[in-house]
Amino acid sequence: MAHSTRVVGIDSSTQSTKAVLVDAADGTVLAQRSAPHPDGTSVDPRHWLKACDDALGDWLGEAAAVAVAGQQHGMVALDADGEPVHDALLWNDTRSADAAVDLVAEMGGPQECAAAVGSVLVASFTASKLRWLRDHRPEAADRTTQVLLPHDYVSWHLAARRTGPFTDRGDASGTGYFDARTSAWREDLAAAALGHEVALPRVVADGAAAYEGSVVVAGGTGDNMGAALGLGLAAGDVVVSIGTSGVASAIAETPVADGTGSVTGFADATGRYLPMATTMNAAGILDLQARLLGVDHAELGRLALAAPPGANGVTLSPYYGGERTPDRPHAVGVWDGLRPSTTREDLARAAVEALLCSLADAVDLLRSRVGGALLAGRSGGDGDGRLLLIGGAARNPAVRALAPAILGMPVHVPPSAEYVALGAARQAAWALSGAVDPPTWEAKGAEVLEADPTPAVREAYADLRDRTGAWTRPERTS
Ligand SMILES: Nc1ncnc2c1ncn2[C@@H]1O[C@H](COP(=O)(O)OP(=O)(O)O)[C@@H](O)[C@H]1O
Ligand SMILES: O=C(CO)[C@@H](O)[C@H](O)COP(=O)(O)O
Repeated sequence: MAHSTRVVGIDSSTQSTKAVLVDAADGTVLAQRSAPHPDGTSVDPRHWLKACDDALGDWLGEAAAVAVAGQQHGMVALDADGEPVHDALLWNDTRSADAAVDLVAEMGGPQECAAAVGSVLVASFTASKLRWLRDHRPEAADRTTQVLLPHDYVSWHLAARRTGPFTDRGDASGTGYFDARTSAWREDLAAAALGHEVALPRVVADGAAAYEGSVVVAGGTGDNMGAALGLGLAAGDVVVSIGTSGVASAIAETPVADGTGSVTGFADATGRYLPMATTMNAAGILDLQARLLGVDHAELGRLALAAPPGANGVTLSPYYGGERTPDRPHAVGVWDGLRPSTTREDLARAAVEALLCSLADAVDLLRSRVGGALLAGRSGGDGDGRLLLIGGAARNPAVRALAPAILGMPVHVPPSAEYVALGAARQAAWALSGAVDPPTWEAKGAEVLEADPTPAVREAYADLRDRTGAWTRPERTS
Protein backbone atom coordinates (compact mmCIF):
# COMPACT_ATOMS: atom_id res chain seq x y z
CA MET A 1 0.00 0.00 0.00
CA ALA A 2 1.34 3.46 -0.89
CA HIS A 3 2.21 5.55 2.14
CA SER A 4 2.72 9.27 2.69
CA THR A 5 6.09 10.89 2.02
CA ARG A 6 8.48 10.12 4.85
CA VAL A 7 11.58 11.92 6.04
CA VAL A 8 14.22 11.01 8.60
CA GLY A 9 15.78 13.29 11.21
CA ILE A 10 18.93 12.40 13.10
CA ASP A 11 20.28 13.84 16.35
CA SER A 12 23.95 12.89 16.64
CA SER A 13 24.53 14.36 20.09
CA THR A 14 26.99 13.77 22.88
CA GLN A 15 25.71 10.55 24.40
CA SER A 16 23.85 8.90 21.54
CA THR A 17 22.37 9.03 18.06
CA LYS A 18 18.59 9.33 17.94
CA ALA A 19 16.70 8.90 14.70
CA VAL A 20 13.03 9.64 13.92
CA LEU A 21 10.97 8.53 10.94
CA VAL A 22 8.42 11.26 10.27
CA ASP A 23 5.43 11.90 8.02
CA ALA A 24 6.58 14.90 5.95
CA ALA A 25 3.01 16.22 5.61
CA ASP A 26 2.35 16.99 9.27
CA GLY A 27 5.42 16.02 11.32
CA THR A 28 3.86 12.93 12.92
CA VAL A 29 6.62 10.75 14.36
CA LEU A 30 6.04 7.23 13.02
CA ALA A 31 9.00 5.55 14.75
CA GLN A 32 12.13 6.39 16.68
CA ARG A 33 15.33 4.56 17.53
CA SER A 34 18.65 5.29 19.21
CA ALA A 35 22.18 3.94 19.46
CA PRO A 36 24.77 4.86 22.11
CA HIS A 37 28.05 6.75 21.65
CA PRO A 38 31.22 5.96 23.60
CA ASP A 39 31.74 7.85 26.88
CA GLY A 40 34.34 10.55 27.17
CA THR A 41 35.12 14.01 25.90
CA SER A 42 37.17 12.81 22.94
CA VAL A 43 35.92 10.12 20.59
CA ASP A 44 36.96 8.42 17.35
CA PRO A 45 34.31 10.03 15.10
CA ARG A 46 33.87 6.78 13.15
CA HIS A 47 31.80 5.55 16.13
CA TRP A 48 29.15 8.14 15.20
CA LEU A 49 28.85 6.69 11.69
CA LYS A 50 28.22 3.22 13.10
CA ALA A 51 25.71 4.60 15.64
CA CYS A 52 23.96 6.47 12.83
CA ASP A 53 23.74 3.33 10.69
CA ASP A 54 22.49 1.31 13.67
CA ALA A 55 19.80 3.86 14.55
CA LEU A 56 18.72 4.22 10.90
CA GLY A 57 18.42 0.55 10.07
CA ASP A 58 16.66 0.37 6.69
CA TRP A 59 14.70 3.64 7.01
CA LEU A 60 16.50 5.38 4.16
CA GLY A 61 14.92 2.79 1.85
CA GLU A 62 11.49 4.24 2.60
CA ALA A 63 12.35 7.92 3.20
CA ALA A 64 12.63 10.70 0.61
CA ALA A 65 14.97 12.95 2.58
CA VAL A 66 17.23 12.99 5.65
CA ALA A 67 19.03 15.61 7.72
CA VAL A 68 21.44 15.44 10.65
CA ALA A 69 21.61 17.80 13.64
CA GLY A 70 24.75 17.21 15.69
CA GLN A 71 26.50 18.20 18.89
CA GLN A 72 28.13 21.56 18.20
CA HIS A 73 31.82 22.49 18.00
CA GLY A 74 33.50 19.05 17.95
CA MET A 75 36.76 18.94 15.98
CA VAL A 76 36.76 16.33 13.21
CA ALA A 77 40.22 16.77 11.68
CA LEU A 78 40.72 14.65 8.54
CA ASP A 79 43.73 13.71 6.42
CA ALA A 80 43.94 13.73 2.61
CA ASP A 81 42.07 10.38 2.49
CA GLY A 82 39.21 11.73 4.60
CA GLU A 83 40.26 9.68 7.67
CA PRO A 84 40.54 11.16 11.20
CA VAL A 85 44.05 12.24 12.22
CA HIS A 86 43.06 12.23 15.91
CA ASP A 87 40.07 11.52 18.11
CA ALA A 88 37.49 14.29 17.82
CA LEU A 89 37.75 16.61 20.82
CA LEU A 90 34.17 17.35 21.89
CA TRP A 91 32.58 20.62 23.02
CA ASN A 92 33.02 19.54 26.68
CA ASP A 93 36.74 18.76 26.48
CA THR A 94 38.55 21.51 28.39
CA ARG A 95 42.11 20.69 27.26
CA SER A 96 41.81 23.59 24.84
CA ALA A 97 41.11 26.26 27.52
CA ASP A 98 44.58 27.83 27.28
CA ALA A 99 44.43 27.73 23.48
CA ALA A 100 41.18 29.73 23.63
CA VAL A 101 42.85 32.38 25.81
CA ASP A 102 45.72 32.64 23.30
CA LEU A 103 43.39 32.96 20.30
CA VAL A 104 41.24 35.66 21.93
CA ALA A 105 44.40 37.66 22.70
CA GLU A 106 45.63 37.25 19.12
CA MET A 107 42.28 38.56 17.84
CA GLY A 108 42.69 41.74 19.87
CA GLY A 109 40.63 40.86 22.95
CA PRO A 110 37.17 39.56 23.85
CA GLN A 111 35.06 42.30 22.26
CA GLU A 112 37.03 42.16 19.00
CA CYS A 113 36.70 38.38 18.97
CA ALA A 114 32.92 38.58 19.51
CA ALA A 115 32.64 41.22 16.80
CA ALA A 116 34.51 38.98 14.32
CA VAL A 117 32.91 35.59 14.95
CA GLY A 118 29.87 36.32 17.15
CA SER A 119 31.28 34.81 20.36
CA VAL A 120 34.24 35.02 22.70
CA LEU A 121 36.16 31.78 22.20
CA VAL A 122 36.31 29.31 25.10
CA ALA A 123 37.63 25.75 25.22
CA SER A 124 34.47 24.42 23.50
CA PHE A 125 35.02 26.13 20.15
CA THR A 126 36.49 24.23 17.20
CA ALA A 127 39.13 26.91 16.69
CA SER A 128 40.45 26.35 20.23
CA LYS A 129 40.70 22.62 19.56
CA LEU A 130 42.62 23.20 16.32
CA ARG A 131 45.09 25.35 18.23
CA TRP A 132 45.41 22.59 20.87
CA LEU A 133 46.15 20.11 18.07
CA ARG A 134 48.81 22.42 16.63
CA ASP A 135 50.49 22.85 20.01
CA HIS A 136 50.16 19.33 21.43
CA ARG A 137 49.87 16.95 18.45
CA PRO A 138 51.89 18.75 15.73
CA GLU A 139 52.26 15.65 13.58
CA ALA A 140 48.46 15.21 13.46
CA ALA A 141 48.01 18.94 12.80
CA ASP A 142 50.44 18.74 9.87
CA ARG A 143 48.44 15.88 8.30
CA THR A 144 45.11 17.71 8.65
CA THR A 145 43.78 18.79 5.27
CA GLN A 146 40.13 19.46 6.17
CA VAL A 147 38.13 20.11 9.30
CA LEU A 148 34.47 19.18 9.75
CA LEU A 149 31.93 19.44 12.55
CA PRO A 150 30.29 16.27 13.88
CA HIS A 151 27.09 16.80 11.88
CA ASP A 152 29.08 17.48 8.69
CA TYR A 153 30.95 14.22 9.10
CA VAL A 154 27.76 12.18 9.57
CA SER A 155 25.92 13.99 6.74
CA TRP A 156 28.84 13.33 4.37
CA HIS A 157 28.59 9.63 5.26
CA LEU A 158 24.84 9.66 4.44
CA ALA A 159 25.63 11.22 1.07
CA ALA A 160 28.01 8.26 0.57
CA ARG A 161 30.78 10.84 0.06
CA ARG A 162 29.47 11.34 -3.48
CA THR A 163 29.71 15.09 -2.98
CA GLY A 164 32.23 17.17 -1.07
CA PRO A 165 31.62 17.75 2.66
CA PHE A 166 28.98 20.38 3.54
CA THR A 167 27.65 22.23 6.56
CA ASP A 168 25.18 25.00 7.39
CA ARG A 169 25.32 28.52 8.78
CA GLY A 170 23.99 27.48 12.21
CA ASP A 171 26.62 24.89 13.08
CA ALA A 172 29.40 26.83 11.28
CA SER A 173 28.71 29.75 13.63
CA GLY A 174 30.09 27.65 16.51
CA THR A 175 33.51 27.08 15.00
CA GLY A 176 35.16 30.40 15.85
CA TYR A 177 36.16 30.88 12.21
CA PHE A 178 32.85 31.83 10.60
CA ASP A 179 31.10 35.18 10.30
CA ALA A 180 27.36 34.53 10.59
CA ARG A 181 26.48 38.08 9.50
CA THR A 182 27.94 37.44 6.04
CA SER A 183 27.60 33.63 6.10
CA ALA A 184 31.27 33.37 5.15
CA TRP A 185 34.15 31.34 6.50
CA ARG A 186 37.08 33.21 7.99
CA GLU A 187 39.68 30.89 6.45
CA ASP A 188 42.38 33.17 7.84
CA LEU A 189 41.24 32.42 11.42
CA ALA A 190 41.08 28.66 10.80
CA ALA A 191 44.59 28.77 9.36
CA ALA A 192 45.85 30.87 12.27
CA ALA A 193 44.41 28.35 14.75
CA LEU A 194 45.80 25.23 13.03
CA GLY A 195 49.06 26.70 11.78
CA HIS A 196 48.36 26.19 8.08
CA GLU A 197 45.57 26.52 5.53
CA VAL A 198 42.84 23.91 5.71
CA ALA A 199 39.79 23.02 3.58
CA LEU A 200 36.40 23.84 5.11
CA PRO A 201 33.03 22.41 4.07
CA ARG A 202 30.65 24.06 1.61
CA VAL A 203 27.98 26.09 3.43
CA VAL A 204 24.52 24.99 2.23
CA ALA A 205 21.74 27.62 2.22
CA ASP A 206 19.09 27.23 4.93
CA GLY A 207 16.54 24.63 3.87
CA ALA A 208 18.37 23.68 0.67
CA ALA A 209 19.30 20.18 -0.48
CA ALA A 210 23.02 19.45 -0.16
CA TYR A 211 22.94 16.22 -2.15
CA GLU A 212 20.23 14.62 -4.27
CA GLY A 213 20.76 10.89 -4.65
CA SER A 214 18.27 8.12 -3.91
CA VAL A 215 17.45 10.27 -0.87
CA VAL A 216 17.83 14.02 -0.55
CA VAL A 217 20.36 14.97 2.13
CA ALA A 218 19.73 18.42 3.60
CA GLY A 219 22.49 20.62 4.99
CA GLY A 220 21.86 19.60 8.60
CA THR A 221 22.72 21.87 11.52
CA GLY A 222 23.84 22.02 15.17
CA ASP A 223 21.76 20.20 17.75
CA ASN A 224 20.53 23.37 19.45
CA MET A 225 19.51 24.88 16.09
CA GLY A 226 17.74 21.58 15.39
CA ALA A 227 15.82 21.83 18.67
CA ALA A 228 14.66 25.35 17.78
CA LEU A 229 13.34 24.03 14.43
CA GLY A 230 11.72 21.01 16.04
CA LEU A 231 9.96 23.09 18.68
CA GLY A 232 8.90 25.81 16.25
CA LEU A 233 10.49 28.30 18.63
CA ALA A 234 8.76 31.70 18.41
CA ALA A 235 10.08 35.19 19.07
CA GLY A 236 10.09 35.82 22.83
CA ASP A 237 10.37 32.11 23.73
CA VAL A 238 13.34 30.73 25.64
CA VAL A 239 14.15 27.02 25.49
CA VAL A 240 16.03 25.38 28.34
CA SER A 241 17.54 22.05 27.34
CA ILE A 242 18.91 19.65 29.94
CA GLY A 243 21.04 17.11 28.09
CA THR A 244 24.75 16.55 28.57
CA SER A 245 24.94 20.33 28.25
CA GLY A 246 22.53 22.80 29.81
CA VAL A 247 21.37 25.39 27.31
CA ALA A 248 19.22 28.52 27.41
CA SER A 249 18.60 29.76 23.87
CA ALA A 250 16.25 32.03 21.94
CA ILE A 251 15.61 33.19 18.39
CA ALA A 252 16.88 36.70 17.59
CA GLU A 253 16.51 38.76 14.40
CA THR A 254 19.80 40.57 14.89
CA PRO A 255 23.26 39.28 15.87
CA VAL A 256 24.53 39.37 19.43
CA ALA A 257 28.23 40.07 20.04
CA ASP A 258 28.67 39.71 23.81
CA GLY A 259 32.21 40.70 24.76
CA THR A 260 31.75 39.25 28.25
CA GLY A 261 31.50 35.80 26.63
CA SER A 262 28.45 34.79 28.66
CA VAL A 263 26.21 34.54 25.62
CA THR A 264 27.39 33.05 22.33
CA GLY A 265 26.08 34.71 19.17
CA PHE A 266 25.28 31.68 17.05
CA ALA A 267 23.16 31.61 13.89
CA ASP A 268 20.00 29.50 13.70
CA ALA A 269 18.94 27.26 10.79
CA THR A 270 16.41 29.71 9.29
CA GLY A 271 18.45 32.80 8.47
CA ARG A 272 18.18 34.32 11.93
CA TYR A 273 20.31 34.05 15.08
CA LEU A 274 20.31 31.76 18.13
CA PRO A 275 22.01 33.45 21.09
CA MET A 276 22.73 30.92 23.82
CA ALA A 277 24.14 30.52 27.32
CA THR A 278 25.52 26.99 27.74
CA THR A 279 26.65 25.02 30.77
CA MET A 280 28.90 21.98 30.59
CA ASN A 281 27.44 20.25 33.65
CA ALA A 282 23.76 19.43 33.32
CA ALA A 283 22.14 15.95 33.18
CA GLY A 284 25.48 14.56 34.38
CA ILE A 285 24.98 16.27 37.76
CA LEU A 286 22.00 13.98 38.36
CA ASP A 287 23.70 10.94 36.78
CA LEU A 288 26.58 11.31 39.26
CA GLN A 289 24.24 11.95 42.19
CA ALA A 290 22.19 8.86 41.40
CA ARG A 291 25.38 6.81 41.18
CA LEU A 292 26.74 8.17 44.46
CA LEU A 293 23.48 7.42 46.24
CA GLY A 294 23.17 4.03 44.55
CA VAL A 295 19.70 4.74 43.11
CA ASP A 296 18.08 5.15 39.70
CA HIS A 297 16.72 8.46 38.39
CA ALA A 298 13.18 7.77 39.58
CA GLU A 299 14.37 7.17 43.14
CA LEU A 300 16.67 10.20 42.98
CA GLY A 301 13.64 12.30 42.09
CA ARG A 302 11.60 10.78 44.93
CA LEU A 303 14.39 11.49 47.43
CA ALA A 304 14.77 15.09 46.21
CA LEU A 305 11.06 15.76 46.58
CA ALA A 306 11.11 14.40 50.13
CA ALA A 307 13.51 17.15 51.32
CA PRO A 308 12.47 20.78 51.89
CA PRO A 309 13.45 23.71 49.60
CA GLY A 310 17.06 24.60 50.37
CA ALA A 311 17.92 20.98 51.29
CA ASN A 312 18.37 21.85 54.98
CA GLY A 313 21.26 24.17 54.14
CA VAL A 314 23.15 21.85 51.78
CA THR A 315 24.35 23.56 48.59
CA LEU A 316 26.37 22.33 45.65
CA SER A 317 28.53 24.15 43.14
CA PRO A 318 28.08 21.55 40.35
CA TYR A 319 30.97 22.41 38.02
CA TYR A 320 32.37 18.88 38.25
CA GLY A 321 33.92 18.72 34.79
CA GLY A 322 35.10 22.33 34.64
CA GLU A 323 32.54 24.91 33.53
CA ARG A 324 31.90 27.31 30.70
CA THR A 325 29.07 29.43 32.18
CA PRO A 326 30.65 30.77 34.35
CA ASP A 327 33.98 30.40 32.53
CA ARG A 328 35.86 28.14 34.95
CA PRO A 329 37.45 25.41 32.82
CA HIS A 330 39.48 24.05 35.74
CA ALA A 331 36.68 24.06 38.33
CA VAL A 332 35.62 21.01 40.32
CA GLY A 333 32.38 20.34 42.22
CA VAL A 334 32.10 21.77 45.75
CA TRP A 335 29.60 20.77 48.44
CA ASP A 336 28.77 23.09 51.34
CA GLY A 337 26.62 22.96 54.48
CA LEU A 338 26.98 19.24 55.28
CA ARG A 339 26.10 18.45 58.89
CA PRO A 340 25.79 15.30 61.02
CA SER A 341 22.03 15.52 60.37
CA THR A 342 22.33 15.70 56.56
CA THR A 343 20.26 13.03 54.81
CA ARG A 344 20.28 11.26 51.44
CA GLU A 345 17.14 13.29 50.67
CA ASP A 346 19.06 16.54 51.28
CA LEU A 347 21.86 15.43 48.95
CA ALA A 348 19.43 14.51 46.18
CA ARG A 349 17.56 17.79 46.61
CA ALA A 350 20.76 19.86 46.57
CA ALA A 351 21.83 18.22 43.30
CA VAL A 352 18.51 18.98 41.57
CA GLU A 353 18.49 22.52 42.95
CA ALA A 354 22.08 23.13 41.80
CA LEU A 355 21.25 21.93 38.29
CA LEU A 356 18.23 24.24 38.08
CA CYS A 357 20.06 27.22 39.64
CA SER A 358 22.84 26.91 37.07
CA LEU A 359 20.19 26.97 34.33
CA ALA A 360 18.42 29.92 35.96
CA ASP A 361 21.75 31.78 35.78
CA ALA A 362 21.95 30.90 32.08
CA VAL A 363 18.41 32.21 31.46
CA ASP A 364 19.22 35.46 33.29
CA LEU A 365 22.40 35.93 31.25
CA LEU A 366 20.53 35.34 28.02
CA ARG A 367 17.81 37.83 28.94
CA SER A 368 20.34 40.43 30.02
CA ARG A 369 22.30 40.23 26.75
CA VAL A 370 19.45 39.74 24.28
CA GLY A 371 17.02 42.05 26.09
CA GLY A 372 13.89 43.08 24.25
CA ALA A 373 10.88 40.89 24.53
CA LEU A 374 12.38 37.59 25.77
CA LEU A 375 9.85 36.13 28.20
CA ALA A 376 8.52 39.66 28.52
CA GLY A 377 5.03 38.60 29.43
CA ARG A 378 6.45 36.62 32.36
CA SER A 379 8.16 39.59 33.96
CA GLY A 380 5.33 42.06 33.83
CA GLY A 381 6.36 43.69 30.53
CA ASP A 382 4.66 43.70 27.15
CA GLY A 383 4.69 40.67 24.92
CA ASP A 384 4.51 36.97 25.48
CA GLY A 385 7.13 34.26 25.40
CA ARG A 386 7.21 30.81 26.91
CA LEU A 387 9.98 29.12 28.84
CA LEU A 388 10.15 25.62 27.33
CA LEU A 389 11.91 22.72 29.04
CA ILE A 390 13.33 19.81 27.00
CA GLY A 391 16.20 17.26 27.08
CA GLY A 392 16.79 13.93 28.80
CA ALA A 393 16.82 15.17 32.41
CA ALA A 394 13.59 17.13 31.89
CA ARG A 395 11.91 13.73 32.26
CA ASN A 396 12.75 13.66 35.95
CA PRO A 397 9.73 14.42 38.20
CA ALA A 398 11.84 16.41 40.67
CA VAL A 399 13.30 18.54 37.88
CA ARG A 400 9.80 19.26 36.63
CA ALA A 401 8.43 20.03 40.08
CA LEU A 402 11.27 22.37 41.09
CA ALA A 403 11.84 24.08 37.72
CA PRO A 404 9.05 26.70 37.99
CA ALA A 405 10.00 27.46 41.62
CA ILE A 406 13.70 28.02 40.85
CA LEU A 407 13.29 29.61 37.43
CA GLY A 408 10.61 31.82 38.99
CA MET A 409 8.02 31.49 36.24
CA PRO A 410 5.66 28.97 34.63
CA VAL A 411 7.51 26.30 32.67
CA HIS A 412 6.09 24.72 29.51
CA VAL A 413 7.02 21.07 29.03
CA PRO A 414 6.16 19.92 25.50
CA PRO A 415 5.14 16.30 24.98
CA SER A 416 8.12 13.99 25.38
CA ALA A 417 9.91 13.79 22.00
CA GLU A 418 13.34 13.97 20.42
CA TYR A 419 13.08 17.63 19.40
CA VAL A 420 16.57 17.86 17.89
CA ALA A 421 15.88 14.89 15.63
CA LEU A 422 12.41 16.25 14.84
CA GLY A 423 13.98 19.58 13.84
CA ALA A 424 16.36 17.73 11.54
CA ALA A 425 13.37 15.91 10.01
CA ARG A 426 11.64 19.27 9.49
CA GLN A 427 14.73 20.55 7.72
CA ALA A 428 14.75 17.39 5.54
CA ALA A 429 11.09 17.99 4.62
CA TRP A 430 11.94 21.62 3.87
CA ALA A 431 14.77 20.62 1.51
CA LEU A 432 12.45 18.17 -0.21
CA SER A 433 9.74 20.79 -0.73
CA GLY A 434 12.03 23.40 -2.25
CA ALA A 435 9.88 26.02 -0.48
CA VAL A 436 11.14 29.32 0.91
CA ASP A 437 10.06 28.46 4.46
CA PRO A 438 10.08 25.26 6.51
CA PRO A 439 6.83 23.27 6.51
CA THR A 440 4.31 24.18 9.18
CA TRP A 441 3.97 21.27 11.58
CA GLU A 442 1.43 21.92 14.29
CA ALA A 443 2.96 21.75 17.78
CA LYS A 444 1.16 19.53 20.30
CA GLY A 445 0.05 21.26 23.52
CA ALA A 446 2.61 21.62 26.31
CA GLU A 447 2.03 20.87 29.98
CA VAL A 448 2.33 24.12 31.94
CA LEU A 449 3.98 23.70 35.36
CA GLU A 450 3.63 26.33 38.06
CA ALA A 451 4.98 26.70 41.61
CA ASP A 452 5.66 29.41 44.18
CA PRO A 453 9.13 30.90 43.55
CA THR A 454 11.92 29.97 45.99
CA PRO A 455 14.41 32.86 45.61
CA ALA A 456 16.29 31.83 48.77
CA VAL A 457 17.47 28.66 46.99
CA ARG A 458 19.04 30.76 44.24
CA GLU A 459 20.60 33.12 46.79
CA ALA A 460 22.30 30.23 48.62
CA TYR A 461 23.55 28.84 45.29
CA ALA A 462 24.85 32.24 44.18
CA ASP A 463 26.66 32.67 47.48
CA LEU A 464 28.54 29.37 47.05
CA ARG A 465 29.12 30.07 43.34
CA ASP A 466 30.69 33.42 44.12
CA ARG A 467 32.73 32.16 47.09
CA THR A 468 34.28 29.41 44.95
CA GLY A 469 34.96 31.74 42.00
CA ALA A 470 38.66 32.13 42.70
CA TRP A 471 39.30 28.41 43.20
CA THR A 472 40.96 26.44 40.45
CA ARG A 473 42.54 23.05 40.39
CA PRO A 474 46.05 22.49 39.04
CA GLU A 475 46.44 22.89 35.28
CA ARG A 476 46.08 19.73 33.24
CA THR A 477 49.30 18.65 31.63
CA SER A 478 48.06 17.24 28.32
N1 LIG B 1 14.41 10.44 34.25
C1 LIG B 1 15.61 11.03 34.17
N2 LIG B 1 16.10 11.75 35.21
C2 LIG B 1 17.30 12.35 35.15
N3 LIG B 1 18.11 12.29 34.06
C3 LIG B 1 17.68 11.58 33.00
C4 LIG B 1 16.42 10.92 33.00
N4 LIG B 1 16.28 10.30 31.79
C5 LIG B 1 17.40 10.57 31.08
N5 LIG B 1 18.25 11.32 31.82
C6 LIG B 1 19.60 11.79 31.43
O1 LIG B 1 19.53 12.58 30.27
C7 LIG B 1 20.79 12.52 29.59
C8 LIG B 1 20.57 12.32 28.13
O2 LIG B 1 19.83 13.41 27.64
P1 LIG B 1 19.92 13.84 26.13
O3 LIG B 1 19.11 15.09 25.98
O4 LIG B 1 19.56 12.69 25.26
O5 LIG B 1 21.49 14.16 26.02
P2 LIG B 1 22.43 14.44 24.78
O6 LIG B 1 21.53 15.04 23.73
O7 LIG B 1 23.44 15.39 25.31
O8 LIG B 1 23.07 13.15 24.34
C9 LIG B 1 21.58 11.39 30.24
O9 LIG B 1 22.59 11.95 31.06
C10 LIG B 1 20.53 10.65 31.04
O10 LIG B 1 21.04 9.98 32.18
O1 LIG C 1 28.40 23.13 23.16
C1 LIG C 1 27.18 23.19 23.10
C2 LIG C 1 26.50 24.43 22.68
O2 LIG C 1 27.40 25.50 22.46
C3 LIG C 1 26.37 21.97 23.45
O3 LIG C 1 25.02 22.30 23.63
C4 LIG C 1 26.58 20.89 22.42
O4 LIG C 1 25.90 21.24 21.22
C5 LIG C 1 26.20 19.52 22.94
O5 LIG C 1 24.83 19.37 23.11
P1 LIG C 1 24.08 18.16 23.85
O6 LIG C 1 24.72 16.88 23.43
O7 LIG C 1 24.18 18.41 25.30
O8 LIG C 1 22.67 18.26 23.34
